[in-house]
Amino acid sequence: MSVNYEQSAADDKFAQAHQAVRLSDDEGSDDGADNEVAAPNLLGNTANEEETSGAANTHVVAHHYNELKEAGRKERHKSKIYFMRNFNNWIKSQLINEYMALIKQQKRIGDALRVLDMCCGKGGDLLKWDKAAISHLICTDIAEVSVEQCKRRYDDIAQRANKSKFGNKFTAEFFACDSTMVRLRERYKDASLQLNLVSCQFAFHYCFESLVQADCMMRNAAECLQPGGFFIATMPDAYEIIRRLKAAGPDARSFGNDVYNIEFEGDVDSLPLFGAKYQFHLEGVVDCPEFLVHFPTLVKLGRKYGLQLVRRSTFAEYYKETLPQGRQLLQRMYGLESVQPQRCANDEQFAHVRKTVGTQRGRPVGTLSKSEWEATTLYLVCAFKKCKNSWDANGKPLFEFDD
Ligand SMILES: C[S@@+](CC[C@H](N)C(=O)[O-])C[C@H]1O[C@@H](n2cnc3c(N)ncnc32)[C@H](O)[C@@H]1O
Repeated sequence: MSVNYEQSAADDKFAQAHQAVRLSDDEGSDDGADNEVAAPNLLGNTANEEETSGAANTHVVAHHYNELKEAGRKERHKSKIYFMRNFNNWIKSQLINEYMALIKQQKRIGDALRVLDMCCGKGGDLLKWDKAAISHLICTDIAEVSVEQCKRRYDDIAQRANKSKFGNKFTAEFFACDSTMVRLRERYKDASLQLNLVSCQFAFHYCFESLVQADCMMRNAAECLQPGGFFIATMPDAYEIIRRLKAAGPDARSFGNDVYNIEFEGDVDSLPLFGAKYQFHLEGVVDCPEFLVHFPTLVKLGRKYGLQLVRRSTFAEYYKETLPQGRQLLQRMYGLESVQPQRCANDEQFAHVRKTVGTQRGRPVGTLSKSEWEATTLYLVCAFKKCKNSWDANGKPLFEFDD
């Protein structure tokens, strides 16, 4: 079975394609398609779990991130993607702030605010959680080295907060595990814990290697969320990836620029729903296999676990939409490069500055290089709301979606 990842046709094709993949218990009786994939058993992983789950690449991904050295401040400044990384960080801040604000509207002062940072990496979002004044954080990632580093960063933040009268003190727990294979709640200090927000930044696409993994990861995102809580994520936009692949030429298997590259191995004319693998390279920070996320399938998986899609915006759209409230933060985070238009005269990376500035010649403009903009606009943000549920006579949840 292959799937059309082109945006215009994707939803129609999905209807056809997903009949072969059973995503929820109540769809099983449809037509009994021969090639139906069985609903996964996610309660326990057997010794040969990788064979049964199709998770052949998780070791490669874990190894890549474990080996990744964190560059010093000087090196980071010299990087070709210094501003883009800051820009991406700003996008994450905007997303976290938007949904934390919605959660806080439902709460009283002093109520607990609990967050899961799934695939937390080295703790790049710890300061964001600190600023959001949460009360408890769970951090998990497949790369043990990253989790250790994340914990050390948290210890530093907690130590500073202890010394300061105004510092926010939040508790935290850390563990390394594969969120596509392990039921996370069984690893929490308190398995009955209710979360207000689950965040998975630049990582959810790894679970689209197989249905079993995607199902497990989505359940991890959803099952401990309180009704009214949110799951927020950033991930590559498969529609945009396929659009660029097609634009690269009829036989093209790869595309990119001097900061990123995407290369497909298999037949790009018959990409599967899960396991649509490509090699992603991003200047100095990523070089490992990733998987296309078929968005209608993501939405469907979310609904299986009571998550209703409330936002899907490309980075370009989200930037435009949230810039009015986020301009100062963007400046403070150095999310754009300050460029003098007259200095761009012969620089193709900033040709867009010459075009857009018009009459304001001479004033510096905040922007990204063409290559950085092309790389960052490969991504999208999305948010899901956890719905209320009741139970049927068989103990199955009945979710009350708003739509
Ligand atoms: C691009 S990094 C993003 C890290 C962090 N969320 C951030 O925004 O800075 C992707 C992270 O996903 C983690 N990851 C990949 N596959 C995973 C899996 N199956 N389970 C848990 N973590 C995974 C990697 O180890 C890596 O830390």
